Amino acid sequence: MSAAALLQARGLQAGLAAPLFAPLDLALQAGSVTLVSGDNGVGKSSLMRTLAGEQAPFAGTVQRAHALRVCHFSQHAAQLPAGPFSVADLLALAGMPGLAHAWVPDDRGQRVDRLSGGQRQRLLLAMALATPCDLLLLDEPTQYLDAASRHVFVAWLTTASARAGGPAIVVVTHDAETVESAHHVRLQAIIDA
Ligand SMILES: Nc1ncnc2c1ncn2[C@@H]1O[C@H](COP(=O)(O)OP(=O)(O)OP(=O)(O)O)[C@@H](O)[C@H]1O
Repeated sequence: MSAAALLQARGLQAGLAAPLFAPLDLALQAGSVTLVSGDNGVGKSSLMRTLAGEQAPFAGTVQRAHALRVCHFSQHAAQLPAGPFSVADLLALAGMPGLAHAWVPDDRGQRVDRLSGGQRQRLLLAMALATPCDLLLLDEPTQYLDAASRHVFVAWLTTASARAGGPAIVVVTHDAETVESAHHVRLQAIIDA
């Protein structure tokens, strides 16, 4: 593994029955921001699951630094099971009862399953961004967010990309082209001969 890489992928292809995209090489350093794009169905979420270690690679290798702490905010994170959980319950369960963020609803007694899709996405995203980790995987974090909230997220990412020693961040999004220091990866679909 190259010096200081938290995760290194070589010839990586994700997929269950068949490879979804052309082989990919990645070396994710602390403090780096990588933006992943590609057509619908090309395998962006599958790549994120594979980087997280939740799905085995179809081909190639993924090497993670010892004891790497991974936080994976998946595309369907906002679809929580229905139940009488309040915002305060959820924060307590996540070990961050005092989380202070503009995206945490003022009324912490509200049921999470009664928040709007965007409110829930913002709450869960605020929690993900506050989770101590070495590799932060964010899969379409800006879906459901209004323009102002997308702007807040992109500003956060811009700051994160300029900060040395933070987590390696990988984001599937169409909203962050303005993050100049980010590394861009566009997944290329496998074309059947
Ligand atoms: N659990 C699963 N079982 C079988 N096939 C799956 C599963 N999850 C995803 N796939 C298939 O893998 C392919 C890639 O899906 P994936 O969600 O990774 O793509 P994506 O690039 O994230 O798509 P989108 O832009 O629509 O979110 C799709 O053809 C999908 O049907």
